[in-house]
Amino acid sequence: MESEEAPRPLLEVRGLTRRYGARIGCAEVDFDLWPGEVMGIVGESGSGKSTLLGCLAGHMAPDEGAVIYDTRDRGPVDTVTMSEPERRMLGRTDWAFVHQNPRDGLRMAVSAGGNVGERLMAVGARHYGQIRETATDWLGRVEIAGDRIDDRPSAFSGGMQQRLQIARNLVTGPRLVFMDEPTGGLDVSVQARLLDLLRGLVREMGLSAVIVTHDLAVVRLLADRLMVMKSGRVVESGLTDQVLDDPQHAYTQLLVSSVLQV
Ligand SMILES: Nc1ncnc2c1ncn2[C@@H]1O[C@H](COP(=O)(O)OP(=O)(O)OP(=O)(O)O)[C@@H](O)[C@H]1O
Repeated sequence: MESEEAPRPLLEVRGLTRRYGARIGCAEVDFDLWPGEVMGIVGESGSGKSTLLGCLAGHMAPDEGAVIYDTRDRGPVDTVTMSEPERRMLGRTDWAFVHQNPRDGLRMAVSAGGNVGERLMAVGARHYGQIRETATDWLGRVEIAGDRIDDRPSAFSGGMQQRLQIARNLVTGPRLVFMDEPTGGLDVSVQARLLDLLRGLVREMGLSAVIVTHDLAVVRLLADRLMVMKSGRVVESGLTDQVLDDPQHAYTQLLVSSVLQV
């Protein structure tokens, strides 16, 4: 008898649609995300990337569709219809969300160590010494010197703030990370370093991720698969290298030839 369960996607997205009045935010989006896989979502401004990410992460209710997540304890559950407390709990434990602007993902009046430690406490850690030790370890993993642990994020550069936001998000060992333009607004050299760091962490931790970006260099480096959005719909999807090297849809061809890149 076969005792092992068949592998199944971590996330199954079906017919996801969100309108703003008569305007389409995103429409009929379908995809599976497998454990350890990174999905990139690209498209020009207004193509529906943020709307889709918001619906996936439970920040926004879709009008139609399902976002089925393979929970640790109950197996696949539609997060669209789950209760708000349940969704919040997922957001604190199994899921993480990295905002484009670190200010949206950090508590600016709390020390760097506090920003990381607070997340551990939210999932039940109580031992002060251990929390500080783990926080120090995580600051090191995102290349922030241990002697900055008591500094507030407002004293950090943009790149450091973003790395701190990543540490705060990953310290609890999530399985799925949503990222909204994680390198947006940073200098090119800072972006490269951050991308390297993210790639290392994603691989090391075997993370699954959904990354929204308009920067094709970001998906080239981080994403296994790619979805290209236009006017709220997915117009092309596939393995990242395949889509970027041999785009089939005219819109993707424009994107790749950088005509549409912002
Ligand atoms: N709060 C809102 N009210 C009305 N329409 C909205 C709202 N938010 C987004 N839209 C519309 O939904 C569509 C998709 O927008 P969305 O912000 O998801 O795109 P995007 O690809 O993330 O763009 P950007 O890269 O500029 O953030 C656009 O037509 C936009 O005008």
